[in-house]
Amino acid sequence: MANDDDFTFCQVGAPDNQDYVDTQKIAHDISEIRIKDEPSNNDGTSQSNGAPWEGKLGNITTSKKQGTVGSLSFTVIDTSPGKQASRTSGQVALKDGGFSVPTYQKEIKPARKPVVRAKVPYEKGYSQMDWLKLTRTHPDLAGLNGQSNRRLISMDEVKEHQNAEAMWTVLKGHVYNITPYMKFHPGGVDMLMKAVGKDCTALFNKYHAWVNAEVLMEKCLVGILDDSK
Ligand code: HEM
Repeated sequence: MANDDDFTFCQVGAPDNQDYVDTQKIAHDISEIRIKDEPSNNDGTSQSNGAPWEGKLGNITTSKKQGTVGSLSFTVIDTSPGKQASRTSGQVALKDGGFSVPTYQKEIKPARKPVVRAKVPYEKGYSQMDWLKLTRTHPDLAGLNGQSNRRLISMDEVKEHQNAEAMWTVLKGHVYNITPYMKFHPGGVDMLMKAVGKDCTALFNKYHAWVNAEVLMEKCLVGILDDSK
């Protein structure tokens, strides 16, 4: 085979030379472990008076704190951007030889006032299932009388339809006749009456942005809002 030469062999195991150190033997010789952070200079010598990054780096202020736990010593370098003295002071603390991680005060935003849910019990024969049945069986829920429901409708025309036979509303650029839906509305007739003769998109979204009105009200569509006027 032409690729027989592609194999690479390597030696696995301890190298047989003077640099090899018996780790078992070393473990016995250790009496103390000391973690020390002593950053070294470029020339490899250790620096005793502060880390090279201590002080100011652009707009990042750094500070160094040291402590010990038992025989361990450690260094904490705080490089939080735009650090202010009041924010960090006293927050890195050593207690009983222990060490607490800096805790920053959380900004507590005021919670948004929840919208109170006000579903009303439906009358017999006016459940959402009953509405679905009606939309499938009624020949002209929108009251189109043969007109297209793609017609452009002005806001003035919407305002004219505020009577018992036809109550129109605008929702997301679509004009609906909501008269047949009144008693089926889970939020109640009174609530839906607020939508009559106007654009109810904001109110709709306030109470239930998740409701799929396009499907629910499909058969009540009378036209598209002409917002050019
Ligand atoms: C064509 C327009 C609308 C449709 C198709 C519609 C449809 C619905 C539906 C399906 C629910 C039940 C939601 C659920 O169970 O999660 C509902 C509930 C409700 N709707 Fe509407 N709605 C319309 C307009 C409005 C408007 C304009 C208002 C306010 C003025 C309103 C106020 C409510 C309220 C308060 C509830 C009860 C919310 C709740 O569950 O706590 N709705 N509506």
